[in-house]
Amino acid sequence: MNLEDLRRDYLMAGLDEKDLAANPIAQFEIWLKQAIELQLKDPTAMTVATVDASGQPSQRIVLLKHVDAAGFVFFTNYGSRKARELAGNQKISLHFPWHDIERQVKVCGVAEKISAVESAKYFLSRPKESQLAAWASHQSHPVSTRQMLMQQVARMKEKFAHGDIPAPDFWGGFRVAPHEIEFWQGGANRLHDRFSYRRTGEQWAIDRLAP
Ligand SMILES: Cc1cc2nc3c(=O)[nH]c(=O)nc-3n(C[C@H](O)[C@H](O)[C@H](O)COP(=O)(O)O)c2cc1C
Ligand SMILES: Cc1ncc(COP(=O)(O)O)c(C=O)c1O
Repeated sequence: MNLEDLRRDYLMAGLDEKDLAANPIAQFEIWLKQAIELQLKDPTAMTVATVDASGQPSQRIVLLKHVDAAGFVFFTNYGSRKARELAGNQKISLHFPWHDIERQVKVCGVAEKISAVESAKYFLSRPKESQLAAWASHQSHPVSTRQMLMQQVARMKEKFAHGDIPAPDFWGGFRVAPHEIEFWQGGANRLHDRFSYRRTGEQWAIDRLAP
């Protein structure tokens, strides 16, 4: 398979420092809103990179569920590989790959569990079938067959047949407090525009980076 000629040029737009918000969260909200309004598929999907004790990185996609000055929030199983890696090393990187608008955003920061109350509030807003799936899935651990998984779902459905399904204590959110956020806009001939915000106390410093 020859992949060498698979490429395209990025011609949609440029990015200038004068167009950037002073605060990267405000800038992120502008770009995320545009990604949603332009009906990108999975606009909130982000790749999350964590590292294990040996320094081996691993990644997976999760959905961003909240963002504000305090950081970026996603939800997962606290026994999952990502959560176990974060327990040993809170350093994390997030990546939004908005191909259709020739943009990407990278976030580096530190992840912390949110409160059980906050997690329960989000859990209760989810569709019931997804709540049952969270109860049934020992995320990231081997499961012998799909049938075993479905049996576990059926057991949970029976157990929680009446009333609200409570949030499992092994499931909840992480908030990523960022210290670096980069905005990338594709440019012609690989001469892209990149701006990196770095936290300097209460303020943010902005550097244009070479593409
Ligand atoms: C579009 C998309 C969204 C996903 N959203 C989540 C999510 O919000 N939370 C989650 O735990 N897993 C989500 N997943 C599944 C994860 O990618 C991953 O398989 C799972 O969290 C286990 O990862 P780990 O074993 O590295 O911990 C999503 C997958 C895709 C493709
Ligand atoms: C395992 C898992 N957990 C959580 C989510 C996030 O879904 P929701 O928007 O229902 O919270 C997803 C989305 O794909 C997922 O696959």
